[in-house]
Amino acid sequence: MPPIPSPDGPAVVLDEVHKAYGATRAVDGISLTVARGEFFGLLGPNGAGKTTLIEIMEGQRRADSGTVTVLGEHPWPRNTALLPKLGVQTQTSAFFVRLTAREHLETMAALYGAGPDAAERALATVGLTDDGGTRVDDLSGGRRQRLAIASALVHDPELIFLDEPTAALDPQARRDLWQVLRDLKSAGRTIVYTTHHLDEAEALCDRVAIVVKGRISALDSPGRLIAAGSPVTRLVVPAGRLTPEAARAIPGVDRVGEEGDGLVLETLDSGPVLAAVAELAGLQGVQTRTASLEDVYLELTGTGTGTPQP
Ligand SMILES: Nc1ncnc2c1ncn2[C@@H]1O[C@H](COP(=O)(O)OP(=O)(O)OP(=O)(O)O)[C@@H](O)[C@H]1O
Repeated sequence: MPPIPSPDGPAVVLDEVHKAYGATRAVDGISLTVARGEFFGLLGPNGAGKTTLIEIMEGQRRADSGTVTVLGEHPWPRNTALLPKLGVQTQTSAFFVRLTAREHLETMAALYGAGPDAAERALATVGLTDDGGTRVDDLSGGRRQRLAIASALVHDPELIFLDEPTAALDPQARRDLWQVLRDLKSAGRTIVYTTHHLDEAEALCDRVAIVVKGRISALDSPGRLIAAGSPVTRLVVPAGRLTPEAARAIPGVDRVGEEGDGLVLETLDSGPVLAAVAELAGLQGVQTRTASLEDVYLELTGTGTGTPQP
């Protein structure tokens, strides 16, 4: 048995973790460390193994092999000493729907043995104080999602696992939730987070691991991943202004693709290409995009962007 790190060591240490379901290698040799206070993102396509990995960290699933250390302890076999230190986002289907939001949280707090003001504090943290008296059934999707996060926080855990908390939220609700998550980080919580929204990961996460087929393809801060990725600039020219042939003929254009109705010109030398586009098609409505985490992600997961043609 490897030595257990001290309680003020990293929040999570995974070493060569494997988990298969029959012939499916859901987690295929993952090693990573999450520091205390870190906002750590797990990204990857559907079926990449993110939920399985989170469940292993939470102690809900047993790894086939490898070592899992969470807050200095082994989460499996089910470690009851660890549970109060972990915040696990409740699925909205697990709510006490006939209760009000406040009563739901008071019930959760009582189950955890949290203090009398825990429910009110959790409501305030996620900006739900004014909805405390609303029945869970009557809350909007965005507010239910906040309640799910409040349920994960009510007992003041050290480490919070959030699995796609902003899925199914409208853009405004998503942005509002970002602020809640930023505040949690500022308060020193460690957050392990999965999302399919790359902009979200770029905006929130200190580091992200991009998981593909149960393995880590890349692990670093979004900024460093972007800097190390493609230095390509994309110019998006509205439809009907430039033919693909004319675009390909511009010196410095490496690839031309289509996106919606427009043309996407990829270049390593955007200045002269922009000047040529200005001359041929005018610049009105032309957009310039430098690399984002999404580009790095698409590159690593092999899903490609637009339909570039050489
Ligand atoms: N209980 C299970 N029994 C059998 N196969 C499973 C089980 N849970 C997950 N899998 C399979 O393991 C692989 C990884 O699934 P997992 O849910 O961990 O991926 P994910 O990255 O969280 O995907 P998503 O983004 O869709 O939630 C998939 O091929 C999935 O079908």
